[in-house]
Amino acid sequence: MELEDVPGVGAKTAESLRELDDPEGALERGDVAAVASAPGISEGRAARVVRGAIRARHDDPGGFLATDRARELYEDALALLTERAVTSYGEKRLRTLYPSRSPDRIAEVREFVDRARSREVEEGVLDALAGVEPLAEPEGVRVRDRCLATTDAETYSEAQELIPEVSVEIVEDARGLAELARGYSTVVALDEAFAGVDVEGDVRVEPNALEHPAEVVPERALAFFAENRDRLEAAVAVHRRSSLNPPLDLDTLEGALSRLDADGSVAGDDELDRLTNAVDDLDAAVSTAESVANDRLREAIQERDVTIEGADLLSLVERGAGVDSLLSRELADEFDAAVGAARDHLVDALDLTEGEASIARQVFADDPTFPVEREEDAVSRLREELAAARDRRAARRKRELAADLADARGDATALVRAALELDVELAVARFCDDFDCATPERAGDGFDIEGGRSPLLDVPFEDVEPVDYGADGVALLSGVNSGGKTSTLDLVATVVVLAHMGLPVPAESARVPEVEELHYYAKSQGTLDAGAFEATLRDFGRLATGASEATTLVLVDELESITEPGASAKIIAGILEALDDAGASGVFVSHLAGEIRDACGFDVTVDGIQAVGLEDGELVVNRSPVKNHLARSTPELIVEKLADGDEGSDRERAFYRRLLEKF
Ligand SMILES: Nc1ncnc2c1ncn2[C@@H]1O[C@H](COP(=O)(O)OP(=O)(O)OP(=O)(O)O)[C@@H](O)[C@H]1O
Repeated sequence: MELEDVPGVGAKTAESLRELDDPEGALERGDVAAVASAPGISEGRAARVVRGAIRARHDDPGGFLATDRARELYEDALALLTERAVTSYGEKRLRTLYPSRSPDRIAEVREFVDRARSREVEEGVLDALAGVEPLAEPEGVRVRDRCLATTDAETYSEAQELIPEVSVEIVEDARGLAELARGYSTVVALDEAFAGVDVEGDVRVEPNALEHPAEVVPERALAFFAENRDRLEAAVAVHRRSSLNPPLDLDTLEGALSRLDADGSVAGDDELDRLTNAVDDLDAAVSTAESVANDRLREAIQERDVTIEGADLLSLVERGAGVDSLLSRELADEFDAAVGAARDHLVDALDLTEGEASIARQVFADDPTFPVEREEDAVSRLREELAAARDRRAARRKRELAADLADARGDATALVRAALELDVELAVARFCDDFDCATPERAGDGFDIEGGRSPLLDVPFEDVEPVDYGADGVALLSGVNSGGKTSTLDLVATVVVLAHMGLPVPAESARVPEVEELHYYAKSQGTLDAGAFEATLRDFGRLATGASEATTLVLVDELESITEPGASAKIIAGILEALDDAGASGVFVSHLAGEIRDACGFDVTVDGIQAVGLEDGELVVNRSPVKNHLARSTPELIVEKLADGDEGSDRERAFYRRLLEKF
């Protein structure tokens, strides 16, 4: 599929999407997070683009949510799903669920839901999910001790593109290589022609290097895994606590990750640690060794009485000999012992091997001096030797670890994706459990809901009273104030929207019609001005005359409030007649149900939410509408209560009875 073929993707968006590694794959997977990482594409837009791609795949023209209130309700239902996701990826991915006209799409989501609800997870999986995020590409990996060299301009650009982590240099000849080798620890020559050249330094002729970038820059794989270590460890934990089948061996991945430091260097290698510490501690250890020797020597000198014959002293002074000669003559053994102790200290403190120890011993010379001092040349030699061994070992371990990890990159990505998908599945599964959802049947013209409980009510879900309601064709819904008429419309709309999203619905059972458009009109806030009234009428004009030719479900809340009560009843009756003619289904909530029925040219069904009585001044309501029953209004109930009650005088009660007769 061409990107431009996706509904809502113009040339500019397509250009942004092409900046992604695999835009088609991201759309195919519904990976909103990846799409949103394209330049200039917000998360909301990414979700729309992905939904567009799904629609294109299922040949779904869209437009199910035909009114503002229908869209609002979808957003509210979606929020109940997204708030159950742990990861921000899961949240975004859930936004790709939308009410669709396409049976294929609905079947696809239903399959997903079945899978989601059958997942077995252990405790702690949600905690583990909290650490999972899509893998990130490490930025700015630069390797400065290596360079690539070529004589060829084309190879030069290719190398720059394939291995941006190292410098690429143009050279004329072997002399150029030799010059580079003085500035870099390793030079990788890319031209065959250099084979066999003899230049000093670490110059490797590797004409195939560009085919194996990971070998030239093991840092690339290491930086990727180091950057993503926490996410990968979290994804491993998610797999361990769920029935997900991991794409790689979890122990092996964890083992490799434990050998990696946060900065991409190799951790947990004793020999490398020994060499690193030896280089770092060298100066301090030499100083301590000097002190060890000098303390011993000082002590020995203090304890000794040196007797020297006059002739000897004279000869020493005449030769200009210093106290050193005296030391070697009189305290040779003590000096040897002191230097020996210094050498032993150095070897022990730095934990040196036999070979290293032989250089370390040269740090303290055999010739007696006081105070004993280090031989700087020997210290430098030891430092160079240790540092070179450290670097060799680090490079080798890096290459080995990178080789292990580079091949695991694809599987590691799949591991994280699977964990993120599990988050999406678990959010849906928990939504279904939290709201006791059942899979709806999609059949017939009307709808029928048993034990439906709206999760969008302003009361805690456990306090929501179950509602049974069904309607075929168009029906009027009457009822007392605050009886639950609007809530019933919300319930019907929620069930219909969720069912068309492919999701289970919050009811014991439900049958919904296969509709192409949901037109839900919320109660308007007060009487509309002439212009707004006209616009609303036009809406209904289009709807009632079937301009869209789609199968529709129409839910309307107190349309009478758009204009004066007298005119309203007539207008609503006319609209109902036209919808009935067009074979549409719908429910109109109204306080004027009786008047509308009287004005209607056909036998419109009137259902009613009944008050079963008044308790402490509060209405007690049966939330399930009674079929074919015009509910009595709240004022009527109150007048009846006053007429039947024993408060007030007989004349007052007679007055209430008179009022009651008016109903
Ligand atoms: N099924 C239910 N279970 C529990 N409480 C409910 C239920 N339905 C409605 N309610 C409560 O009743 C309140 C009023 O409901 P709603 O607004 O739907 O009534 P209404 O009949 O449309 O009122 P009005 O005639 O004033 O427009 C809700 O805010 C909710 O608190």
